[in-house]
Amino acid sequence: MTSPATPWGASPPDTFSPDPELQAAVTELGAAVRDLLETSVATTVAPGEQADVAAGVRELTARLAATTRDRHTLSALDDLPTFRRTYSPVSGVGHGFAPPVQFRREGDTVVGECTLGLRHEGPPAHSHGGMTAMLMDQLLGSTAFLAGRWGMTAHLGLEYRGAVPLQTPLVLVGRVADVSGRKTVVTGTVALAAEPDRELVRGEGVFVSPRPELLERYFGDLTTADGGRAPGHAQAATDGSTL
Ligand SMILES: CCCCCCCCCCCCCC(=O)SCCNC(=O)CCNC(=O)[C@H](O)C(C)(C)COP(=O)(O)OP(=O)(O)OC[C@H]1O[C@@H](n2cnc3c(N)ncnc32)[C@H](O)[C@@H]1OP(=O)(O)O
Repeated sequence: MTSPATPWGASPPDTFSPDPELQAAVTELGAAVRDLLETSVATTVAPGEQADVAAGVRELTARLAATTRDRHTLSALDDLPTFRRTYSPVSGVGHGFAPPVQFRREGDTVVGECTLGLRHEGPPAHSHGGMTAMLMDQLLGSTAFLAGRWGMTAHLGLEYRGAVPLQTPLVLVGRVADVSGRKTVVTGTVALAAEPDRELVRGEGVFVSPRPELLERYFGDLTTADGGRAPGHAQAATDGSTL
């Protein structure tokens, strides 16, 4: 596999060094919110207790709302060239909904492990099909990225061959099937970690590195956390054609 390349340039992950105190605090808050979300859909405590907790949560939310970023501002922990995304709803350690899944290269595949919770429930005791699609999208996109390709999801197809149980370790495996021009075709599977050869979900995605004018339209307004101009504007976007 070649080095990851994005429209924002290619840089090895270790050149980005976020504030460790902020990283630790965001990771801890993400974990705490994850526990809260999971427990909030599992709890059977009395209505009065739930109402009290809701009031307490609203107070905490007001404290966090004292300063916030808007959608055009990157988190101080995020880096576009290396695709560090702290608040991804699939892989972000700062996101309470995320399992979160961490992906790694293994030979010519990309592998991730996770366990879904009650907050991801669709049919009772099993994953929501949309949640599984989200896992698959991130798996396939990460597989393209870690193979040195970058693209937005142009097509995502899934076959649900078996229901995905909650609270059970899962293994996700992706591999690049084809590359041509700005297009990367990736396939992937979700299975039980205990039965990795029995596919529960099979997916295929087409990831396309957008043409420069689309990149400018989507990401041209981005700024970094300190108000600087984020990479990703028209002149950098032309790098996309080299993918
Ligand atoms: C360390 C960990 C790493 C983590 C990494 C994190 C990874 C992140 C993971 C995140 C995961 C989540 C990711 C997300 O959630 S991305 C969010 C969801 N996706 C979108 O919002 C994308 C919306 N669509 C678009 O913006 C445009 O349509 C795009 C940009 C996709 C293409 O518009 P553009 O104008 O630029 O393209 P083109 O028309 O010149 O076509 C170019 C080529 O592409 C081929 N084509 C186009 N469409 C399709 C299609 N549907 N099937 C098959 N092929 C298609 C086309 O035939 C042509 O091929 P060829 O004729 O040249 O052969």
